[in-house]
Amino acid sequence: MSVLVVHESHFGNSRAVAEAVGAGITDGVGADGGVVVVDVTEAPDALPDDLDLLVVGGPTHAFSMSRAATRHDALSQGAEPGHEARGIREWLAAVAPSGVRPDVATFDTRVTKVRRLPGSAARAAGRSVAKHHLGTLVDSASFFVEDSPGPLAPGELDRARAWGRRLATRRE
Ligand SMILES: Cc1cc2nc3c(=O)[nH]c(=O)nc-3n(C[C@H](O)[C@H](O)[C@H](O)COP(=O)(O)O)c2cc1C
Repeated sequence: MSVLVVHESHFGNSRAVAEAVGAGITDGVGADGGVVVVDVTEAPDALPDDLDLLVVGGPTHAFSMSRAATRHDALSQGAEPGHEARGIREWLAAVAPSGVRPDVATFDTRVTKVRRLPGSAARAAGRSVAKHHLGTLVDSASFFVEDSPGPLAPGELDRARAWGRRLATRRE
């Protein structure tokens, strides 16, 4: 099973979730299932033709996926430099689809305190997947941070790993 996990992260939380999801997928498919986890700034310009599952995730910024302006806001709030150029919004809009339509799952991180607010980068990413014909959306999930820079709320990495395992085994 060929799997690509693409993450955007400014404070490291979505990256940690992506790595846990990747580990969960490996739990599900076994160590020989090619699971690649990559930062969106280094993600491929075209989806591989043998791709079975694409997972895309990043932080919720201003109720949706990040934009250049919100990424600069993150930087001014102490985020790691080097992640301003491209977010998952821009990557999803630009990446070339593959010949086969992979399953696609999207995730986001967002703040526990405002979890009742409607905005979710995962849902926005799901809409972008459909708009750009990148594959079949099979699931979206949110994982929670305690505050903007983190940390992740207790248990979220375990939940992310379990979600990855479910994604890998859902077609069995
Ligand atoms: C500019 C900016 C806007 C944000 N807007 C929201 C928001 O609308 N809803 C929310 O729950 N969290 C919001 N957050 C908090 C982010 O979701 C949080 O920083 C992110 O989940 C951390 O993940 P990361 O370490 O992968 O960047 C915002 C953060 C920044 C920097």
